[in-house]
Amino acid sequence: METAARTAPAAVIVGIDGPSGTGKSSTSKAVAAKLGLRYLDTGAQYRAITWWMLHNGIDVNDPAAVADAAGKPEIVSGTDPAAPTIAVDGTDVSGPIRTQEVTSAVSAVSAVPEVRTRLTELQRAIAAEAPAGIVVEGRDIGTTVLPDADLKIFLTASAEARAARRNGELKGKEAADLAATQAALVKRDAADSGRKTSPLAKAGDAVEVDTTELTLDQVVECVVTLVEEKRSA
Ligand SMILES: Nc1ncnc2c1ncn2[C@@H]1O[C@H](COP(=O)(O)OP(=O)(O)O)[C@@H](O)[C@H]1O
Ligand SMILES: Nc1ccn([C@@H]2O[C@H](COP(=O)(O)OP(=O)(O)O)[C@@H](O)[C@H]2O)c(=O)n1
Repeated sequence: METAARTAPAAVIVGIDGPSGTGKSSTSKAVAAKLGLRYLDTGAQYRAITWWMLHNGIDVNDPAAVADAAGKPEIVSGTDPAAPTIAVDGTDVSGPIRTQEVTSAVSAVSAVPEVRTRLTELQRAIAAEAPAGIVVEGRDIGTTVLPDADLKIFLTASAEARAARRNGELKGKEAADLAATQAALVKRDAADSGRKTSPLAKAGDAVEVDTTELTLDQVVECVVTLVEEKRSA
């Protein structure tokens, strides 16, 4: 007969939230890969629905129009941390969702309650299906999407460090002025933190990690250790 010691460990659910450029995507992917978990980028889903609205001529500043259309696009996320994917109505949108046009429109679309309800349901379904568990990153994972997650992390970093990281990514693609990047980040954070429906916020039981002075490897190590501590508790 199987003993309890031989059964597979229960699926582990990790939620990682925080403002833009704090390292959520890089950390979540690396932690998931190290621990054999799935990975879900909920920001990519909000970007995908925003891309669809823009592509279909919906006025993203008209919440009623966005709400009416919120149920129409089919969003599919691939959760392999080595090769995450995002598709809308069968089209791979991993490139188009990263444009400036989508980045500037996403906070308005993600503030619409009908959009959030739709994506929150999808995110919960994906998390429930992950065989060994999943790392889910976003803005409201610990507070709203997965309030019973085994581990909640809230990443922070100074606005200067976050802007410098974002500019590092853009190098060679778009000429970016550091002050302009920082201003755009701060503006998006304010919109995400100030909206009525599930704003960007730290859950009361989340562990806050300031990544300003840490390397990515140090942050990953810190989160992996916290997951292992939870698993062995
Ligand atoms: N601790 C860190 N130190 C330096 N650079 C980092 C760190 N964490 C992430 N980065 C880099 O900063 C950029 C933004 O990270 P990302 O994971 O996309 O953040 P987020 O998902 O929170 O927006 C990426 O280029 C990433 O490689
Ligand atoms: N769980 C989430 C994730 C993202 N979002 C929205 O989606 C936008 C893009 O998220 P992202 O994670 O791709 O942003 P970056 O931090 O990568 O710039 C955010 O600015 C939020 O407006 C959200 O409202 N809730």
